[in-house]
Amino acid sequence: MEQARRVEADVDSCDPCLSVSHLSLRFGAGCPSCMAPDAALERNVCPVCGTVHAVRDVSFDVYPGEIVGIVGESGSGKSSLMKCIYFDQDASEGDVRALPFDGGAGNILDLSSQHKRRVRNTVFGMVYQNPYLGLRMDFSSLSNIAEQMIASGERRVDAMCERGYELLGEVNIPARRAKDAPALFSGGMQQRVQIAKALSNNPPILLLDEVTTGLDLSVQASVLDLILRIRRDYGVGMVVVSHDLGVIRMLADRTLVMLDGRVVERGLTDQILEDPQHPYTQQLVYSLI
Ligand SMILES: Nc1ncnc2c1ncn2[C@@H]1O[C@H](COP(=O)(O)OP(=O)(O)OP(=O)(O)O)[C@@H](O)[C@H]1O
Repeated sequence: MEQARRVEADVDSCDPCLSVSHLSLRFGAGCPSCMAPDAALERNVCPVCGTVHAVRDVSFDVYPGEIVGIVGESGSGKSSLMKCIYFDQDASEGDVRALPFDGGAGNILDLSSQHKRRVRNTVFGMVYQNPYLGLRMDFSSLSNIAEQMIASGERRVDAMCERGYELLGEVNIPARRAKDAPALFSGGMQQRVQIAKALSNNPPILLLDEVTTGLDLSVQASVLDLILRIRRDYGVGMVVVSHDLGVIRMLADRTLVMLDGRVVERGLTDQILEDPQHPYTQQLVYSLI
């Protein structure tokens, strides 16, 4: 609750809870030919040295209670961008500020590994496309939530149990299944346990990477509803990555369109859907109709 109150205060101040500036990720050393800002690459690969420019100079802000969507085809760099923000991958360059950590005073990419752990455990909640990355499949669902709470300093077993049941209830996992391991659950239920785990520390910022991909349409709809309810009830800022513009249309207030590592278009989601400017965005929007 304390975190939620802090989020409300942040809305008032109108400062972004997350600011990403000039973030880049390369696989390879780069060369003079591909390091220039307007370098001609073959998609995202340097034709001279073979360096893969997975993320190129990406900047955006997320405000408390806002959902920012990142859409693009497979290989456009969406997951790499999320991995850099969540420290799963070291960015090549960039500056990321998190208001709830230090008032946005410093670049969190420069923190020590100990402080990065703290940011991961108290500022961010992460939900991966692959639940195997976010859950311990053979621990009970309650233990998964407790593990996350322990990581952020909680030690009271009663409090962890109570919070675990509360969160599992919120994501529609019945109490009688709380002690079951996620390995025994359907894909949709596993995603809901991941979301419950990600919420367990009241993170002010949620990162959601292709969370509905591979789910049946009806299950997808229930997860999307859940995400919207979380935004309404907790006021968290979210970054939602998807290759599916339909998902982004349902969720995002503002959208960035990525292609070959770059942001090729950005704006209010409605605006992008009604009047796409970039040929790639036009193709995405027309394929929705
Ligand atoms: N370890 C790596 N070494 C070299 N290239 C990589 C590595 N990891 C990712 N890439 C490349 O970086 C680019 C961006 O990949 P990324 O996974 O971020 O794309 P994406 O938009 O999330 O696509 P998908 O949804 O299919 O994962 C791709 O060209 C990918 O091949």
